[in-house]
Amino acid sequence: MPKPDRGVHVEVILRCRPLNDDEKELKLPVVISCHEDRGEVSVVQNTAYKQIDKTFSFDKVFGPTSQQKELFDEAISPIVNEVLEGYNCTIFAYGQTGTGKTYTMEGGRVGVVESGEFPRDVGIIPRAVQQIFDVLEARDEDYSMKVTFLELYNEDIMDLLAPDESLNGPDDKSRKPIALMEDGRGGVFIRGLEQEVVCTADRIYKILEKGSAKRHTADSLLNMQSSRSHTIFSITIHVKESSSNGEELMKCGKLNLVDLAGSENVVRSGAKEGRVREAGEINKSLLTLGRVINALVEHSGHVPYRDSKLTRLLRDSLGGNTKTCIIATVSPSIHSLEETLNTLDYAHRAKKIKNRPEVNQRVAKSELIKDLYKEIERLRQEIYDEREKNGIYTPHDRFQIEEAERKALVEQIKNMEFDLVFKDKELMGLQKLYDTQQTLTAELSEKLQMTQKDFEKTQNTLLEIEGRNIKANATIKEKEHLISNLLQSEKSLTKQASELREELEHVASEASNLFSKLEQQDKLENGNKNLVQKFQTHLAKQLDVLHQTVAASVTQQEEQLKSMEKDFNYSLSKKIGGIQELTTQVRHLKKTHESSIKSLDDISEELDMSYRSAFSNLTSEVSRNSSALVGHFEKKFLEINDILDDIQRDLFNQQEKLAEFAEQQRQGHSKTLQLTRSMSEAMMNFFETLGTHTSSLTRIMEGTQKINGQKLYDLAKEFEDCAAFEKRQLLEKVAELLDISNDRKKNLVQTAINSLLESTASRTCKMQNEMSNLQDFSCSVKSELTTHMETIATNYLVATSVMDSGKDGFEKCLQQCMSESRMGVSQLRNAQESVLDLQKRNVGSLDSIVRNELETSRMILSKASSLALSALEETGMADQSLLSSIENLLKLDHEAHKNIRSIVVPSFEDMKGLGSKHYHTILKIKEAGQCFLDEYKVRSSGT
Ligand SMILES: Nc1ncnc2c1ncn2[C@@H]1O[C@H](COP(=O)(O)OP(=O)(O)OP(=O)(O)O)[C@@H](O)[C@H]1O
Repeated sequence: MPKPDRGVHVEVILRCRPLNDDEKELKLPVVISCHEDRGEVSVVQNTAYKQIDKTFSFDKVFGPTSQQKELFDEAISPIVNEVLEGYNCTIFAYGQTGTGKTYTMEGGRVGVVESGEFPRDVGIIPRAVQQIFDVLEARDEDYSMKVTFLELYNEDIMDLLAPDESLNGPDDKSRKPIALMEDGRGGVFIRGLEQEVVCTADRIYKILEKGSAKRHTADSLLNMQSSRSHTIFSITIHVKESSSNGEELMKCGKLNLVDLAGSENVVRSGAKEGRVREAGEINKSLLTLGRVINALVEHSGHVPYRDSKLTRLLRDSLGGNTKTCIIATVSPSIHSLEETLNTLDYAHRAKKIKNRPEVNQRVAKSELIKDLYKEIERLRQEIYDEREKNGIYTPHDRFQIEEAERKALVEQIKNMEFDLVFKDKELMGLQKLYDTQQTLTAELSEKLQMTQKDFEKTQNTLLEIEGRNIKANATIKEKEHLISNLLQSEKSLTKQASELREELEHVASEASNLFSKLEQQDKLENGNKNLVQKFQTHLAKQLDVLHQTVAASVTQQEEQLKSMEKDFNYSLSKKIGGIQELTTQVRHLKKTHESSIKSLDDISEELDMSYRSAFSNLTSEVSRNSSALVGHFEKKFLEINDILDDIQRDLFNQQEKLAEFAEQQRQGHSKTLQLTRSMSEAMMNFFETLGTHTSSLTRIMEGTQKINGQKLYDLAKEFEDCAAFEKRQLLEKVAELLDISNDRKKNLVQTAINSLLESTASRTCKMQNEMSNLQDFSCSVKSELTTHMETIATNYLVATSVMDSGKDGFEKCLQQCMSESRMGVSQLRNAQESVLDLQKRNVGSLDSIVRNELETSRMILSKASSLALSALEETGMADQSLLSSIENLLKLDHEAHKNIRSIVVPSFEDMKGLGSKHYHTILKIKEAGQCFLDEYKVRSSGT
């Protein structure tokens, strides 16, 4: 039956430190969140490139705000108690450099402990020590306590408690590593490791401080005081117990506190040169630790404890009978994310390791004393051998182990020597390479300097050439510019002259066209005026005739009405005489007369109706004719208006074109003038420079002349001196001859000098003359040019003024045309208004006449009817007596009736005549209108 697995998982605690000052300053994001209550740690990072969201669970989690005391009380204190119960316990601190391993294990200095309370940053070790002492003291136990403090650096074990004289400093190469040995019982021991027996906590704090100071530390990129070694601080406690049989037993417990080196990789830590090996060795221990953990987790047969000293030393703590706790430390910042994830993985895996903790067996005090005696004996022998120089006594089995280790060391040294030779060769090769590189670099720098000098020279020459080139280009450009300016001005002058000629011709033709059009317009206007005048006279005549006719008819009517009145008066007087007679007779005739009077009334009403209809027809006819005439007039007026508007628009257009043309002309002229001016200025400048050159030439000539004269004078003088000297030398003997000869020579020279002077003077004079001629010529040319320019300018001004005056005249003419056409329009409008007025007045007068006529007829008729009624009344009264005088009355009535008829009938006829006359007059007016229209049509088709 298989044994039940009594294994206990390795306890894994995670501690996350707060952001340090640098990280806060850089404002690095926090990617770790600790859930202490759930014992979970989450890693969250969401960027465009990476998305991480992982959660790890551990036995305990301490976040960035957790305190040292908190961690100790919750996680470490129970382990310390286990140690006091006789267990072996190990606490590892594992994590990236700078994440707080040393802070957690050791923390700050203990200093003075007041009322049993440590400063807040004191770590696990001092607190554990304090707890052990407190418990033991509290139990009043008989105990002994030993501490060891070793460092594992580059796979070498160093004793941090070794006496100071053997050390020259933390990085002293002379520091001797101490050997790790098999104890023959499957365990290991470190030979010569100092074990300090301690009685007080303070002593341990001091030992801890001293040992920590000796640790191998070196600057690295990640942590200025980065621990690059693993340290193991061990406390072994022996507590005396009494067995039931009174035998004294010793209870033993051991606490290993392991501060591992930084877990980060070599490259990232920035380790260089010599430290590469160091990192490799550190990693060797850590890698082996990882492999051991993996093997234990995966339960693989072979666990590679022997591959590193760290794992050999801590074999019991990993999968052995030790109680183990791993404190994984991490940083919260994004900067350490990768390493944090590695640490979390590592720690998470380590959680699966199972140990089988066992309480150490109690050892009898006598056995312990025996062992101690053996140890004392061994040590004494060692000291003795050392003194005698006869070697050291070693038991046989120990000797064999040591021999094997010695051989391994020799082998290792050989290998290292071989490595050293190889490295030396490599170094030599590298040195050579470095030397050649250096010479090459020196050569190259020399060449570079020379090339730079050459380059600078070339640059200077290039700059000079460039300067010269720029100057030459500038001169060429100036000359080219001058030539092109002259050519262009010549060309533009000729071109502008031809353009001007063409434009003038064009303007002249356009002006003649305009004038002819204006003449035609004038003619048309005159014809229109005559036509309108004719029409007016014709209309006036017709209207006169109409007025006369109406006036004649009115007088006729008046006469007829007067005669009618006379007749009525006559018949009335006659009737008054016969009324008395007739009154009686009329009564009898009443009934007969009633019917006849009624019929008379009917006839008169009919007459009235016919009158009314005839008059209304007449009025409507007249008004229709007049309105037709007015409409016709209005139409014509509108047409004429349109024509006039067209003319006005044409005239405006012409005016604008003319103004534009004049402006163009002016601009062209001014350009020409400017060009001519610039040309004349250039010419002036040219002549001025010519003049200055000429004067300087003259000065040079004068100077030359002076110098020549001076030289000739000097020559003559020299010659004279020479001659005098010769003369003196030849003495008086040849005085005469010499005098003659001298005189002759003198004369000759004088004449030659004179002729030379003369010729020079004449040539200079000629030159001066030439120069003055040239100057005169240039002056004359200049003055000619000036006058020419002035004439051009005056011509231009004259042409411009002529143009302006022509334009003004044309504008005036146009304005006159326009005002005349406006006058024509207003006259036409007046004519139309007068015709309309006339028509209104005619219609009104005709209407009033007809209405008067109608009224008088109605009055006559009413009078007649009233008379008839009175007569009827009288006849009614003279009913009986009227019968006799009926015949007379009938006769009288017949006569009156006849008279009335004789008045009414001619008046009707007159009225008819008046109507027909009116009709004829209107026909004539229509004819006149038609005639006007026809004539106008003819005119408009003509234009
Ligand atoms: N929990 C924490 N609270 C406050 N400060 C901390 C904490 N953890 C670490 N620190 C600080 O961080 C710095 C680095 O810590 P420490 O030296 O202990 O890191 P380390 O992991 O031991 O590094 P190395 O592996 O290089 O030795 C120290 O200044 C320390 O005071």
